[in-house]
Amino acid sequence: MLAPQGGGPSQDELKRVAAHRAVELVRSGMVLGLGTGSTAVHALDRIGALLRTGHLRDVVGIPTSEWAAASAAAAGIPLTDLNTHPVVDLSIDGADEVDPALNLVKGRGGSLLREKMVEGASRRFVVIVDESKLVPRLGASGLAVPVEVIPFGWSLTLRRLRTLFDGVPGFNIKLRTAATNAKASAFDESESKSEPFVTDNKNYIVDLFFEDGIHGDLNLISDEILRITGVIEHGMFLGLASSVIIARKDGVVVVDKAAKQGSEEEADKKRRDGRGEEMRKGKENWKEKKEYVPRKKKERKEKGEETIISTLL
Ligand SMILES: O=C(CO)[C@H](O)[C@H](O)COP(=O)(O)O
Repeated sequence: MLAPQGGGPSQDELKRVAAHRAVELVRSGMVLGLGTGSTAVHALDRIGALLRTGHLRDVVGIPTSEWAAASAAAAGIPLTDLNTHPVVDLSIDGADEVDPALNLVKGRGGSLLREKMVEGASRRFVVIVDESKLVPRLGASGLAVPVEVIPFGWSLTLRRLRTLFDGVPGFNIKLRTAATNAKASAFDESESKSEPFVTDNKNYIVDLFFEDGIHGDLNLISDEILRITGVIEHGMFLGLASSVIIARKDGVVVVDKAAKQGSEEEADKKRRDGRGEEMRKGKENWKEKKEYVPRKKKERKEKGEETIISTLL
């Protein structure tokens, strides 16, 4: 836990505030997606406490990792799985990065595959973060963008991933090791001789690092990564978050994808209306030109130029 800075709330307190706000959305009878990490644990504890006091009833949770399963069980949340409940009412989870379009990087804790499966099956996916997770573009924190790969031939898969980002300035790539701090920086080679980090699915993680974040079409980049044989999943969560709850030192901000899309559609409409107005003006200009052309043509004909043009044609 971080010590409070300048008398304000600590980072862990901010995580707790975001988590508790998200848990206000939980209703009795819901199937929940249970997140992984130091922010999500506050949500698990809170749900457990509300179940114990009887404020919530008949809630079941699908853990996004072995860690989440153990933490949820310790908190007293009954567990289920995606096979029994393929539709999840609400998932609550942390993130490593959030961009302005609410795309995420997840998986620095190594649970990206199960997280993406559970959160992708959710009617609503609420992300809980403190303000340190906000980035102008994915990868811009300079920390890992994880890719889960099968252990068989992992170094070939790593080479193919490296080739994909060949020429990107400040790009680096590393196999995550058991000794690697999950939030590792790109250039720490000290633990390069230790054993690979193994996920809950018995796979490895290759971490991608971008000095200035990922530029370009994220969906296209996602497709290119997933097309490499040996890659199972990556930690970019594109368009999956329904809302992001951001705990800041000066208060909580909730950003809703629907509201954001609404305002973007509004802005788009304004742009289209603007273009419509331009087109209308353009048509008027064009009409003016049309009227203008015959006059010119008439003048040219009178001057004898028209014949020359026709001959040239
Ligand atoms: O994706 C994750 C684990 O795979 C976590 O949600 C992410 O790493 C955020 O963790 P924390 O809340 O501890 O910062």
